[in-house]
Amino acid sequence: MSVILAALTVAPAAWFLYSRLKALISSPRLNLPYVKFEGDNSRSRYRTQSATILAKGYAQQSILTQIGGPGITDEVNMAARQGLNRALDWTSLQPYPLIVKTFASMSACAIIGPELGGLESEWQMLSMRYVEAALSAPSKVEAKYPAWLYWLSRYTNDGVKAMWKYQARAAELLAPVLGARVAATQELQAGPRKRGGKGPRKFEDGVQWLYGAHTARGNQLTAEQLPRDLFVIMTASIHSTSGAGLAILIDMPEHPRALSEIRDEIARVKAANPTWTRQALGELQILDSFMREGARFHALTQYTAVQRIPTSDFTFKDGLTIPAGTTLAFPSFHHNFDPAVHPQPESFDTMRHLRKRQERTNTHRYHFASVSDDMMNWVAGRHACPGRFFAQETLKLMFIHLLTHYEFKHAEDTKESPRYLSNNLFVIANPALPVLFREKEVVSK
Ligand code: HEM
Repeated sequence: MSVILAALTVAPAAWFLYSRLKALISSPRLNLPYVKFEGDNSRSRYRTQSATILAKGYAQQSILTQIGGPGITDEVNMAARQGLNRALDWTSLQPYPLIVKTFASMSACAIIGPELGGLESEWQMLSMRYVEAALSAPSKVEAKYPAWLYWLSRYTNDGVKAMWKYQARAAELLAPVLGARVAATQELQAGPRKRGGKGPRKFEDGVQWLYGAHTARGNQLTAEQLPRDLFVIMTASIHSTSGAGLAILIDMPEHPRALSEIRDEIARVKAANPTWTRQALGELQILDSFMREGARFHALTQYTAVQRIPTSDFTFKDGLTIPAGTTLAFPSFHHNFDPAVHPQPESFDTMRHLRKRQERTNTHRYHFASVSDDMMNWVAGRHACPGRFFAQETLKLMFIHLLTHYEFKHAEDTKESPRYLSNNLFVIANPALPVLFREKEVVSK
């Protein structure tokens, strides 16, 4: 009897233990590198110096740090130069299309590598058309079909059909790119192992990173899946970053003193750094502070930094219940203009964020790309924008080129034109506003 009793007690416990162990062994785990301090790696350092190790960890793990990585800076920089190069003498331009094209080309270089980059490349055309269709097709499908018939749109709706077509062609273009990453990884794994089982990777770009991320989860990244992943990144990044670029361009002529300080800073940092590495870009602190102040004033996400829908009823501690399915939006605006958070919030203070960095001795906060409690523009937590550092670096590279080679100003007759527009849930820089450009060499001729 006691044997049966013991078996009845032990069996469920053993089964429970076995199932937990099995789940632990078989569940896919991310293969993230262990980041530690150089030299003294004692506990006490983690108590006070974690920020530095977080920054270091980020630098090791993100695809978006590839700017400044070996071989990529030149190409990304080149893309900025090619995209923005024009011989101009106070010519009026609507700069938005140019910024979009330049950013798309820079991200193609950093994410796919230089193989498919280039301003007029087929990849460029496909990705931009895909994003266009992806942004316009869903509302048309929603208006025309009941939810249970959405699947039909793939065969009947022009926008959705185009998305599938671009995806299929992109898969053909990307197959050799992916093949090269797979072969290089296998070669690395077969070769003599260094640094605890890992040698230097041949490719440092987004495709390599996606390949690693899929493999770590036990999935095989196929040439069909790759464009889907890349197009999601492009859809999230192209217009958000280009819009931020246009906003900075529109703000700059309104602040000539800051503009001249930024130009001096670029020259100073350039003189000390032969290449625009990530670190060198980080030294452009006045430019950074200017960019962040613009984002405080009129971020894309000024009205709705965070949108969420609870999937089940949620009750706060004070009893407030948000029913499932309610759409919630947290506006940035009130936070960005709260005098308790930003003293004298109505003033466009170009040095505000640089001062904060200096005063509060935390150099990792208050950057353009920082997630911090004084701004919600990038959201926070696990869904905070993962591309914010990439946006920061690409925008800086663009403005280095623009400010080094061009002067720009607003035309007299556009003084009254709106600089910013409310567009549904977003605030956007006015894409129809022309800006006057003059090439600097033209001045000295
Ligand atoms: C100035 C430019 C940008 C702005 C203002 C911006 C803003 C945002 C915001 C506010 C979110 C959070 C949305 C939410 O959870 O409610 C987000 C998410 C995201 N962003 Fe960005 N973004 C920018 C550039 C980029 C770039 C360059 C990339 C990629 C290269 C990117 C990729 C993504 C992705 C993949 C997500 C979804 C993250 C998740 O849900 O976990 N973004 N972005």
